[in-house]
Amino acid sequence: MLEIKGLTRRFGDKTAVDHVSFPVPDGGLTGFVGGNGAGKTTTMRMVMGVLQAHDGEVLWDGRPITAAQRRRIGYMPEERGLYPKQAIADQLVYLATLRGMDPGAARAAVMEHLERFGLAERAKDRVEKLSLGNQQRVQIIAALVPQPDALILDEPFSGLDPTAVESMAGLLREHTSRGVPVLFSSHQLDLVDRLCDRLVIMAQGKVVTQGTAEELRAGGPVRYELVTAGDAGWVRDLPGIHVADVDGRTALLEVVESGAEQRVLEQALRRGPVEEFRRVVPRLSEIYQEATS
Ligand SMILES: Nc1ncnc2c1ncn2[C@@H]1O[C@H](COP(=O)(O)OP(=O)(O)OP(=O)(O)O)[C@@H](O)[C@H]1O
Repeated sequence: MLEIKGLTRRFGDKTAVDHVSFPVPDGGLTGFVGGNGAGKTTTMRMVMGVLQAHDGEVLWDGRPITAAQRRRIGYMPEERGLYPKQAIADQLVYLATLRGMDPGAARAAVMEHLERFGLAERAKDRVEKLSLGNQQRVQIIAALVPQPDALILDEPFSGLDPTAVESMAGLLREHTSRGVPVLFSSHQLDLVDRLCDRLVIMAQGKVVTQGTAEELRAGGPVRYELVTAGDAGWVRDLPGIHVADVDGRTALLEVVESGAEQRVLEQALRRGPVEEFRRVVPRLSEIYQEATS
């Protein structure tokens, strides 16, 4: 397991990453989210050792990570680093051999990945001839081909079309199912919500919340939606709840006092037919807004 413990980095008198700690469990997808400048890239760079930490450490199976272990991590940096003039397949094979792969095995794996991303026919094209989205696919393939022990991916989904997003998600799942820990940053909250086993939310250099999506949701407000046959404005007078919104026959309620939702339902039934009464699960975007505000 990969574990980040107390990582800290300053730039001048600004602390960009401030004692950041979180695990990246084996076989799980960990989503790393936070606004622009929150400190995600700086954290990932420290994990990879391309930027020195001023405090804290990166652990691999409970011990400080070694250079050899870091070389076994597939890293997709924020600054994409492909050679524009070289043919796509040759470049991917070359990069894989630098990571210790046998050239024959590397070429077979490269062709398989290009096929899956719909790029097999472009194998001999120079990288610069590809659209930005396709260059992004090639960059991702470069990180995945050597069957790394872990994956650290800085915004791997940005710029990908929906089909490529699904191919990419499927590929990452293949890596987690062989036990690999995967950390990726993203601004696409719905995607993170759908894909991730765990989430780490950062704001202004600090981790503001982390856990599984269920854990984060359980920590959010308990909300119910009530739809009645008549106007639902009467809910405003009930104790033990906060009325988040009333729109004609529909009311959105936040339970302040445990059990108050049962009284709401009783009252509603006394007043007439209840068309709907359901627990509203907060969306990740709401949890994110709350954690970072
Ligand atoms: N080399 C650097 N020199 C000075 N400041 C830096 C450097 N790298 C990052 N920073 C600052 O550190 C803070 C965190 O930046 P970082 O790139 O880690 O954020 P991020 O969460 O990845 O943002 P984004 O989502 O926009 O990529 C920002 O205020 C940024 O300006």
